[in-house]
Amino acid sequence: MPHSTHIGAAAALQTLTTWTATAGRDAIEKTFKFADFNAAFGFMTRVALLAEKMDHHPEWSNVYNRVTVLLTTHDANGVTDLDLRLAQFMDGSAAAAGKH
Ligand SMILES: C[C@H](O)[C@H](O)[C@H]1CNC2=NC(N)=NC(=O)C2=N1
Repeated sequence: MPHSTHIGAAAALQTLTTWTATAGRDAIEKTFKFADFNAAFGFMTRVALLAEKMDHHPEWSNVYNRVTVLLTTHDANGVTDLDLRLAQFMDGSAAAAGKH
């Protein structure tokens, strides 16, 4: 289990202003929209490589050009610094892919 520090959804959302809190669970969510499936899957591929390196994985789904993401740390039962770091990488990666 990777070391993590619990921060909670509310604190994480102070930094992650485009994310929202999940109802009934200490987690954060965001739906990314891309130009097409190729851009969406490219984003997922870049995120997957970091997630595996971090040993910290998103709950997510993809439909065509949309990727819906939920981040929480299962081992900590809530949002940690690992979720914040992964969310910030996703925001940067989506911007580079021309999220619109
Ligand atoms: C054994 C392995 O390190 C753990 O199960 C990791 C894998 N990926 C994980 N991902 C997330 N989001 N939360 C975890 O607690 C977690 N734990």
